[in-house]
Amino acid sequence: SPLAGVQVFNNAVSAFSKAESVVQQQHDQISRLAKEAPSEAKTVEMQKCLLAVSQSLSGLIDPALALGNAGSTPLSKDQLSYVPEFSQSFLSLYFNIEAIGKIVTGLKKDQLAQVQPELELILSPAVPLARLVLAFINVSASAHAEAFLSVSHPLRNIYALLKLVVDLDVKLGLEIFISNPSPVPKTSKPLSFGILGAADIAPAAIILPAKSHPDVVLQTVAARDLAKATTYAQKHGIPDVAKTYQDILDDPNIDCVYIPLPNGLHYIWAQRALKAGKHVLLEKPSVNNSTEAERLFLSPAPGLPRSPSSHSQPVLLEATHSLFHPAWALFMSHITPSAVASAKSSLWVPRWFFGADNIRFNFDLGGGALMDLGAYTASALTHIFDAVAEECVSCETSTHPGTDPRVDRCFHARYRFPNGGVGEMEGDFKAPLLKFSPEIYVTHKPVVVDAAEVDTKLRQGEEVLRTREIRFTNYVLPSAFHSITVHDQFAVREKGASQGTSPRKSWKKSKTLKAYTWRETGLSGFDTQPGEPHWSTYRNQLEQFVNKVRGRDTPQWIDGKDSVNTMRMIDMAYTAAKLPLRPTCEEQV
Ligand SMILES: NC(=O)C1=CN([C@@H]2O[C@H](COP(=O)(O)OP(=O)(O)OC[C@H]3O[C@@H](n4cnc5c(N)ncnc54)[C@H](OP(=O)(O)O)[C@@H]3O)[C@@H](O)[C@H]2O)C=CC1
Ligand SMILES: O=C1OC[C@@H](O)[C@H](O)[C@H]1O
Repeated sequence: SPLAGVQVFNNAVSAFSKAESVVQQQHDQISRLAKEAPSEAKTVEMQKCLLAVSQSLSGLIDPALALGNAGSTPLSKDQLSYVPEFSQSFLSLYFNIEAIGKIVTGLKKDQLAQVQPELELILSPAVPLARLVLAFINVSASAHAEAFLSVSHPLRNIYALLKLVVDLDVKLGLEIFISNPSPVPKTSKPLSFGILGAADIAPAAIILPAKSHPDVVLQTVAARDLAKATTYAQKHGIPDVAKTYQDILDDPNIDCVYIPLPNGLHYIWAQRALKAGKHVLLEKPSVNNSTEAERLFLSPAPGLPRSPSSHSQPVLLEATHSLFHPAWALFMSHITPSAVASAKSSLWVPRWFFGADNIRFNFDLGGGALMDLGAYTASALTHIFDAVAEECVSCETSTHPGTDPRVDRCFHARYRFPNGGVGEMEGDFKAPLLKFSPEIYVTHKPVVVDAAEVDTKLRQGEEVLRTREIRFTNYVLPSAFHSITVHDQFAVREKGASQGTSPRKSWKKSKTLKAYTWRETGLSGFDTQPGEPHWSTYRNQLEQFVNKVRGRDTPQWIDGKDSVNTMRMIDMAYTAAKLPLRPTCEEQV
């Protein structure tokens, strides 16, 4: 919790220093063992060493998570003086993990097989742990961030080793670690934003992105408790505090509001904000169900007053931030929606993230894994198929012990789409550590492609068919790291030949792509879009939101129909799972 304050830094320094010395000792022991002739005793010893390292890394999870959550906690002068020492133990730990990985993967195949599970336990948490530390350092000790960046070297190798051991393919960009862009000077009349609720997500989603947007000032926040809002405002450098959410809506100097309330309150507060003429950035999932979505997005209340800075009706956007990152556009440019045969989107949250008292387990507040994680997995499917599903064929869910039986902890849903393709999605609030990265996997039916594009000469009456598979790793937070792997299989055959006919010629082509900026996508129409490699999904989202409010082009946009489609997918899944839909708000604004 951010309220745990700076203590978290002290805990982390001591935990990393302890882990460093254990891992150093085990590394020495493992190097010695690797030189010995193979024997059962050697294997057992090696397993023990690897487990000791793994145990040490497990001990880092809590302190590192606390660091990651502490966000912008300022460090005292005294603490800052320990940062170089901290960077030493952090880096030494990672160089030793890398070295252990190299030694063990260098063993003969049969010996490696015997210690592989233990090795996975070391390599898999290494990257997420590093990310948490870097997130903290970037914000709270940014002057020292450079020193920590040398970790990118062992991390790249750790990824390569993971690929070798568990066939997990991730392409890493160094720039990913700079998540705290410098503040920029503001325009003469920037858009003034207010936040409804002192929510956990707001620093990442709006407070930090606003600092580097010249046309945005984060002016005010309200919480149900004034003291909480005041502390929050001080911590995040927000100039004003409003007594109530409604006070923000009544303030004529506020142009836009960000609504990070529990899902069950999204509909009513979005309606109130629109009525007050505010532009609305509304957290996902947009509302509680598709009835609310249709009312909110498809039948806007008539006669809404104009916002002072807008040229038309207020803007309303569901904050599906991941769809605003250049990587999403690059991924979609490799999809042919009409030819998608199957698509599966997954998203997991490690089990320690949310306790049973979290809003996500509260039915009345719109809780449930399908609501929360499903907002990403379902919207991804509707974009990939460019359609909403015709039917949810099946949906299995489970609940978390001691929580409301109407609230799903995890789900696995299958859909039929209008083109005959099959969509699948799964998510879990209580996933094991190793299931970390969100992923999308898409297969296509064969499509005819231009022979010149694939550098092939055709004979009379022939055509080239391409059958494509794509995997997008970390589609939810691609700014942290991502990879898009495209596998194409080509076949030259007689036009119209039946599927079983052998091709005259066939070949395969694979590529792994990434895009942290619009320029890197190489896509036309996006080249004038600003962006830095370290821009988060939220920063990219804010850019487009402001463009829309200002009446400028928005090359990347999610309209109300998309949000309605997502809620239709979620409703269908709940119905198939025989769980009730979250309640519809009947209050009139
Ligand atoms: N885009 C993204 O990446 C993410 C989006 N989200 C979305 O943001 C929203 C908030 O999530 P998160 O920040 O994790 O949640 P929090 O619990 O931290 O924030 C919810 C906010 O709602 C306010 N609130 C108002 N009424 C209630 C009530 N009856 N019970 C509880 N809280 C209430 C809280 O109050 P107060 O007024 O007291 O401050 C609190 O600040 C959700 O819709 C979630 O799906 C969440 C995480 C990531
Ligand atoms: O990005 C996210 O990941 C975890 C979720 O629970 C959260 O609400 C979501 O937006």
